[in-house]
Amino acid sequence: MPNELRQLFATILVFGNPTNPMALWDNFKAHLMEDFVHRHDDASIAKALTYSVVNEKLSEHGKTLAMFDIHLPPELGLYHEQVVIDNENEQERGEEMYKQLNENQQEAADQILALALGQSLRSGRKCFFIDGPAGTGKTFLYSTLCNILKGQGKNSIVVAWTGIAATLLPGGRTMHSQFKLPLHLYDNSTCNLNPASKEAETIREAAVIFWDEAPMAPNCALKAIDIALQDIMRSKEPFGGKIMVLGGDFRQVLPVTRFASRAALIASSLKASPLWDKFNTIRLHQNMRTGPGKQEFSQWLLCLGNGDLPSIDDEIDLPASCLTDSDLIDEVFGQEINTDNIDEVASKVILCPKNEDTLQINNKALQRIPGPEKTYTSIDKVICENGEDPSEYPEEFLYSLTPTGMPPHKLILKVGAIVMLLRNLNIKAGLCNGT
Ligand SMILES: Nc1ncnc2c1ncn2[C@@H]1O[C@H](COP(=O)(O)OP(=O)(O)OP(=O)(O)O)[C@@H](O)[C@H]1O
Repeated sequence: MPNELRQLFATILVFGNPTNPMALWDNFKAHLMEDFVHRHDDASIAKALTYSVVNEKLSEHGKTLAMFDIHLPPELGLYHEQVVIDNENEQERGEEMYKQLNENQQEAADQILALALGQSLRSGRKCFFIDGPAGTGKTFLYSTLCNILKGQGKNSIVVAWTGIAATLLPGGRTMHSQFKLPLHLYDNSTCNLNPASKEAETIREAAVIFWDEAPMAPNCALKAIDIALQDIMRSKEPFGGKIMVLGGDFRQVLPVTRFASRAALIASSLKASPLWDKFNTIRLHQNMRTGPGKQEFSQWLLCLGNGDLPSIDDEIDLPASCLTDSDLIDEVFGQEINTDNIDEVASKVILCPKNEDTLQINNKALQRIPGPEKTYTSIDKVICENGEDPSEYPEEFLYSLTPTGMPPHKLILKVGAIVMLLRNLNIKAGLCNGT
C-alpha cells in the first residue's frame, strides 16, 4: 500500500498541479514511508528512502522533488535500498529464449552479442536496424538480448517512441523520458541531458541501447541523440561509440507531423538522415505471431505495406473477410456486452480515424453494457489574454471541441466499461497513453 501511495503522490505532482506540494508531502509522509519505518526501524532512513523512491518515480517524467520545492534536510543524505539482481535467473531465461530464436533472429543476436561482449565486427559498424514486419519477433529478440546481457552483468537501455510500445519491453522507457528530448522537436533540437547527471551515468554504463518503433521518430531525434551521446561519452564516434540497435517497420506508422505533406514526411524519416548510412540493416522475415488460417491476411497486409496491391487512384480493394453488411458493433461485440469476462471484451476493438466517430460508437457500445451509467463533465473557462471578449466563446462551443489528448467534455462511464488512457501515467505499471 505505501508503494501505491508513493506512486499516487508522484502522479499528483506531475499531473495534478497541486498548489502546495510541500504541504501535501508533510501531511502524508508518515503514510508514504510506513513500510520503510517497519523495515529499517529508523525514521530518518525511512524518510530518506521515501524521498529517493518518489524521486525515482518522478524521474520517469523528467521531474525531481526539488523541482516542487520539496527538499530533505541535508543531514539525512540519500539512501537507496540495495536491489539484489538475480543475474543467474536472467542468464537462464535469456539462454532459453535464445534457443527458440529463428535463423534470422539468431543472426542478429549473434552479431549484437559479439559486439557487446567486446569483439569487433568486420564491417566495423556498431549500429543496427532490425527491419521486420509486424510479428516477426523484434521485441522477442530485444528481450532475449537484454536477458543474456544482464546475465553477464551488462545493462541495456530499452526505449520506444511511444509509451505503449515501451510497456512491451523489459524496463522500457519512452525516448523523451530517457534522453530528455524536448516535446516539440526541430532540426536544431538537443537533449536536455547533463553529462554529470545520474541519467547520463546510466547511459554511459549501458552496453547496448535498444530503440523500438524507431521509424516513428523524426530524424531530428536521431541527430539530437547522436550529439547527446557523443557529449556524454566524450567521443566523436557516431552515437559516442555506443552499440545502437534500432528496430521497427517502415510499413507501420511513420513520424506524425500535423498537416505535413507526403514529401515533408519522407524528408523527416530516419532514412533521410545522414546518420542512416551508419546502420547495418538485418531483416527478419518469419511471422511468429500468425496462427493457422491467419497467414493469408498477414501476407495481404505485407503486400499492402510494400505497396504491391493493385490500386486505382490510391484506393485498394479490401478482402471480403474484412467487410460486413451488418452493424459493426453487433459484429464485434454482439447485442449485449457481457462484462463477466473483462479480458475478452478488452481484446476486441473498433478503430476509427476520427474522434467524432469514436465518440458515437463508444456511446452506442456503452448502451450494451448492463448497469447504471455515470456522467463526468469537464469544467471549461474562457481566459482571454489579448483583450478579446470572453462571451465570444460560449461554453457550449468549448464543450463541443474534442482536442487531441483531451477527454470529451462529457465522459460517460459504466462499471465494466473499457477506458483508454490519454497520458503516460506509469509506464512500468503499463498505464500509458493508449492502454
Ligand atoms: N523465436 C520465437 N519463438 C517463439 N515465439 C516467438 C519468437 N519470436 C517471437 N515470438 C512470439 O511471436 C509474437 C510476435 O513477436 P513480437 O511481438 O516480438 O514481434 P514484433 O516484431 O515486435 O511485432 P510488432 O512489430 O507488431 O511489434 C510474440 O507473441 C512473441 O512472443
